Amino acid sequence: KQESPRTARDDSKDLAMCRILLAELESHQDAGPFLTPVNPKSVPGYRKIIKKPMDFSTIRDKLTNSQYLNLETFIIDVNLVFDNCEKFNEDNSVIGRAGHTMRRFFQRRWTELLRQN
Ligand SMILES: Cc1nnc(-c2cnn(C)c2N)n1CCCn1ccnc1
Repeated sequence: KQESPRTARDDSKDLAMCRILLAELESHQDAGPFLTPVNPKSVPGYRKIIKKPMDFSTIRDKLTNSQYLNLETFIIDVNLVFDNCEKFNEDNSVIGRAGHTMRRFFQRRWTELLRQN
């Protein structure tokens, strides 16, 4: 589309896109480690190392309670899940690899959906 850069993008489909993207993340085969909050009592060091915990069920609650202003704030929370995972886990570990796989999947899907929009 040849538009002048000053035109805002059409964000009317953003909420629907967030719902689609979150459903795909939640149902991904490698989603297990990210479905619920990490329990800091059962994971030594987690509370100290990870300043802003985030997981898919928390994102689901925020989406349900209209706490995401736009697609960008939603993408920031999803990437926080993967950034926390990378910080706390070795790349060469089951959870570390799951985080990389899920981040790549999310990156591809939101760019695909944005292009369709
Ligand atoms: C997410 C996430 N990042 N690190 C962990 C974790 C929990 N215990 N240990 C030793 C970690 N490195 N987690 C939560 C992973 C919990 N889980 C759920 C299904 N499979 C793993």
